[in-house]
Amino acid sequence: MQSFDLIVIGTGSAGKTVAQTVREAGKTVAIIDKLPFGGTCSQRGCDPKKVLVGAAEIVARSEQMLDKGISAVPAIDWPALMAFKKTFTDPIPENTEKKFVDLGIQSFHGTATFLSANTLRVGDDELTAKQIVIAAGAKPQPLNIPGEALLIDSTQFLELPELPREIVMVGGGYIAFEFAHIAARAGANVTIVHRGKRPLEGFDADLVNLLVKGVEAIGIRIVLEANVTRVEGEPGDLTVHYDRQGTCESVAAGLVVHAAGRVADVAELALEKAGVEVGEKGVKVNAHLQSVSNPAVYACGDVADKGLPLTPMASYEGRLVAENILNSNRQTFDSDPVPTTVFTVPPMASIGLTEEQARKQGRKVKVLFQETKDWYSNRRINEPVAGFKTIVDEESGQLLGAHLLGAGSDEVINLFALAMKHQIPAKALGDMLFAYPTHGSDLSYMLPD
Ligand SMILES: Cc1cc2nc3c(=O)[nH]c(=O)nc-3n(C[C@H](O)[C@H](O)[C@H](O)COP(=O)(O)OP(=O)(O)OC[C@H]3O[C@@H](n4cnc5c(N)ncnc54)[C@H](O)[C@@H]3O)c2cc1C
Ligand SMILES: NC(=O)c1ccc[n+]([C@@H]2O[C@H](COP(=O)([O-])OP(=O)(O)OC[C@H]3O[C@@H](n4cnc5c(N)ncnc54)[C@H](O)[C@@H]3O)[C@@H](O)[C@H]2O)c1
Repeated sequence: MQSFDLIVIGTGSAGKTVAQTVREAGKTVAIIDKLPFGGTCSQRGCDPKKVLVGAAEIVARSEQMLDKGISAVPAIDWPALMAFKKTFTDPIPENTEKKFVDLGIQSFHGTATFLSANTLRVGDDELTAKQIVIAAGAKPQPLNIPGEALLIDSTQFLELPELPREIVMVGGGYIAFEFAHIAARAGANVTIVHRGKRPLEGFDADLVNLLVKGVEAIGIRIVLEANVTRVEGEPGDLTVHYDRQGTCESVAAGLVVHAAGRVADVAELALEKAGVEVGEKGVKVNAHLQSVSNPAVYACGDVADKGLPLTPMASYEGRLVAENILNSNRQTFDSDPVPTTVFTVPPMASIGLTEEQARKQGRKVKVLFQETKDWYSNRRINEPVAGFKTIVDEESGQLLGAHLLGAGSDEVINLFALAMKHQIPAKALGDMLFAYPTHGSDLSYMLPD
């Protein structure tokens, strides 16, 4: 049995933050991962995805400007793009592990399984520690439908050697919309089959409607209120069956992608042996991100039932857990509003309350909503869809939410995040002098006088 001050399960944004911070404070630390070190964001999520989005943006921008000074639309060379993507992802495991070695963190490769409240098995090794952090992330949620094994997940999509012509996305959230844009700009016909009344349910309904117009204009088909019931066929020649308001319909595809949500990756951890309670949304934690049922265990990132499953949140939670381990639970979870972007082309970004949420809370709000494709900054690039919505508290003048669609939204949303964190009144934000002409300089027109 090897003994440490701390064992961390998972080497992603959450796990590595905890391990490095606690080690730098002089504690003995072990870290475990069943996959190549580095986690989802850098190898199978945000970063490789955005490399592909970069190519899709070039195609989209050229199409928009065709006959407006641009004479041809470039084509995506998928294998070459994947090779470029690999220059980002391939070095991650070695670089991550080297950093651990340099810091004196002991690495273990394999699946961690609890044996008791503070012992674990990884392969032939048994490890024990005063504290254990579960930072095991999330995995695609099981669909429990016949033919489930015929679907590929987001990791496999990001590694496709070639892109089939007909693709179906099961689900209508972030992954479906981002991958649909990448695939469509690379020449595929894409259908999104989503069970809800509207896609991207967490986002502002008016902006989603605008985005959907743009999505459909580039030939992506969206089927709503459609519950996928079965997938059949052979790889490369598949049929997706779905139930749409009582009627059975189907669509053929060369590739079917799981984009139907992710759940905490806890199945292999044997949490019952450690007395760690887990609910539908992951490991149950208190405000210190400590297990509600085993004080030796903390959880952070996608695996924890707290905060949005996004990278900035995983890093924040990792820092918080490290602080609490080192300084006896002095920090409590108190996250600022987190900006988030769907990296469609153009992107849609959001922070804080939606109009619907603000009204449900009974707030007196001033809401500005406008389509902005005719604004100079969008007309200059012939952006086909763009808009914004801001929600300001009438009494305090503070921003409650901002929702943006169009080029630059993914960056401009960070200005709103800064204002909301530091409680800069909407009026003061609107009075700021921003460099012109930029998407940021549009901001003053997005806020009430
Ligand atoms: C396709 C995709 C695109 C995304 N794009 C964005 C984006 O643009 N922006 C954004 O903010 N977020 C994005 N996300 C979400 C983001 O990637 C996650 O929120 C973030 O990576 C979570 O970090 P984590 O440390 O909690 O988990 P992870 O990075 O998933 O790390 C968990 C690690 O634990 C390991 N593990 C699990 N169980 C065990 C076990 N029993 N034993 C040993 N090891 C184990 C796993 O192998 C994994 O490496 C995206 C996600 C996906 C899937
Ligand atoms: N840009 C980003 O920040 C980004 C990008 C990708 C993923 N992510 C993270 O990863 C998580 C998972 O992404 P996702 O797109 O898989 O999930 P999601 O939760 O965003 O969307 C999945 C959607 O699929 C629908 N669905 C579920 N089962 C279905 C079925 N059988 N048939 C049809 N529709 C079904 C759900 O109603 C849901 O709205 C996100 O919640 C997010 O936290 C973030």
